[in-house]
Amino acid sequence: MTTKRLTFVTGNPNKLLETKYILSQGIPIEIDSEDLDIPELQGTTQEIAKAKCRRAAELLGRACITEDTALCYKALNGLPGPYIKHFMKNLGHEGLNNLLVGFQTKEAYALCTFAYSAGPGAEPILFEGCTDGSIVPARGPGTFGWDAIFQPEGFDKTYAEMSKEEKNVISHRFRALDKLKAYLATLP
Ligand SMILES: O=c1nc[nH]c2c1ncn2[C@H]1C[C@H](O)[C@@H](COP(=O)(O)OP(=O)(O)OP(=O)(O)O)O1
Ligand SMILES: [Mg+2]
Repeated sequence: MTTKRLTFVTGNPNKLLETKYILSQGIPIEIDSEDLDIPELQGTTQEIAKAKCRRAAELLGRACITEDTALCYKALNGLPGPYIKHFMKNLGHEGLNNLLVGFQTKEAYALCTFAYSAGPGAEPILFEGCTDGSIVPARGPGTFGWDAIFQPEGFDKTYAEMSKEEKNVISHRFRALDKLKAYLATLP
């Protein structure tokens, strides 16, 4: 099998690292990246993901993938969801915990949506991965987003306390990439 090349349009170096690591475990593929400034619309995660990928392929002029991560609180009917970046920036880990004061359930799920477009004008295809867990007071390094406050179900560690080998076989991103990998393998 020849090595495929694909551009990941993202401004997030941690996403890129994890994606390269996870994909390197599976199929022969080389990922390069472009940090293009693409507006993210309001709407459902799926609408946001498709619009971002459509625009990325137009700007790039060739096939690409993009990714959107949502953190969805069950008590808040799925919010902050795709708007987690702004919540995180303005509230921090403590504020993200405080949003749940007064609610019984601290359950949440991390949702990763990869989008693939074959090129300008080609409708993006979505690949979703979800990991259930709960929101906890921060533990572990604050290196990557909300990793320190998300404890996946069945584990006593937060994402931030896990090694990359641990996180990258149970994460929302791993689960979405598993589906993307299977799709990429079918392309010529
Ligand atoms: O596994 C993760 N563990 C912890 N935090 C995470 C993870 N994955 C994304 N995140 C953070 C980054 C950003 O604050 C928000 C998603 O926003 P999102 O728009 O998808 O990412 P971004 O703007 O950083 O990069 P991009 O250029 O690909 O849109 O959640
Ligand atoms: Mg973004």
